[in-house]
Amino acid sequence: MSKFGVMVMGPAGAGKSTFCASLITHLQLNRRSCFYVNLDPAAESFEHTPDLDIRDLISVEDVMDELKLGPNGGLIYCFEFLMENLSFLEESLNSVTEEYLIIFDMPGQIELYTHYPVLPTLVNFLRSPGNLDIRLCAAYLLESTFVVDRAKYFAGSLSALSAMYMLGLPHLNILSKMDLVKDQIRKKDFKKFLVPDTMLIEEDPEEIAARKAGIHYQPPVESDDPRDKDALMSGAGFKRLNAAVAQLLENFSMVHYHKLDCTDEDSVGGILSYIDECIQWAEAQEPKEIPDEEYEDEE
Ligand SMILES: Nc1nc2c(ncn2[C@@H]2O[C@H](COP(=O)(O)OP(=O)(O)OP(=O)(O)O)[C@@H](O)[C@H]2O)c(=O)[nH]1
Ligand SMILES: [Mg+2]
Repeated sequence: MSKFGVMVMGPAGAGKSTFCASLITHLQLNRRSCFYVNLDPAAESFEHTPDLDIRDLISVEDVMDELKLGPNGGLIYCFEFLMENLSFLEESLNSVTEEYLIIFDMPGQIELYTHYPVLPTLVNFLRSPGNLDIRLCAAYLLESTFVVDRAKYFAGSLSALSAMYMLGLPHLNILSKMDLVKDQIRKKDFKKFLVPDTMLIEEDPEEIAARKAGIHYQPPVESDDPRDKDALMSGAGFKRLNAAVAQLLENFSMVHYHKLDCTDEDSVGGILSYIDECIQWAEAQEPKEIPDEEYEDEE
């Protein structure tokens, strides 16, 4: 019996837990079953109570108190502890059947997705036919407001690429919180952000804004002098670095984004259809009989 799941990942505050909550509401409205797993040991509250919660095994707060670790060290300790106690996941997930979508709500510490080896081990355990045998995909969220600052947008895209390579899962990249930008950027203009492209780095958003407002634009003086603090974030060296990152992303051409607005049910449903396609959920479902009472109601 196969199991199906999505791991919701991305940097801190990207909207992961909000997306999990909207996805659960959408699944419930469409009479689909889901199993919500919180894997963030520092999480505080949830719209939907998790069916399985890492905090019942270990919480960052306890680790910080007892081992005198900071929040990031505490999180890493919690994940290492989880790896030593995988039976905690196995016991609950073993009985989940194929009609369920298992939703893993992940923490926002970026090191988990870039270089720390604990997630690949967890993913292997969840997918391995000898263990839980979950058909898993990744939903990597990045805030759509990042597109306004090209350096942030490309750095975020690089972290998405890194997660793709590190985990080797079918991967969906998602620009979240679209409601925050839809009044500022027209739909037509937003299209270019769905695939990172070197042309975007050539554009200076401040210059475009000034041009639109009919104001004369004076570009910042470029300098490579390491003693000049401003030069680090706006100088020629920084521009060259961003151009190189943009070129790298374009060369790999593996990152492209889907848009998500959690305030719009159709948008959440759209992302769910991509998830279903990635893990081929529909193919594994048995045709369902309509229970008698429901059939009578419709008449
Ligand atoms: N406007 C808007 N705000 C959102 C959306 N999704 C999340 N937020 C807000 O963004 C903030 C962070 O959302 P969370 O869902 O907690 O983000 P997260 O990625 O789970 O955060 P961590 O678990 O701390 O990494 C909250 O204040 C949310 O209300 C969205 O689609 N639109
Ligand atoms: Mg969260």
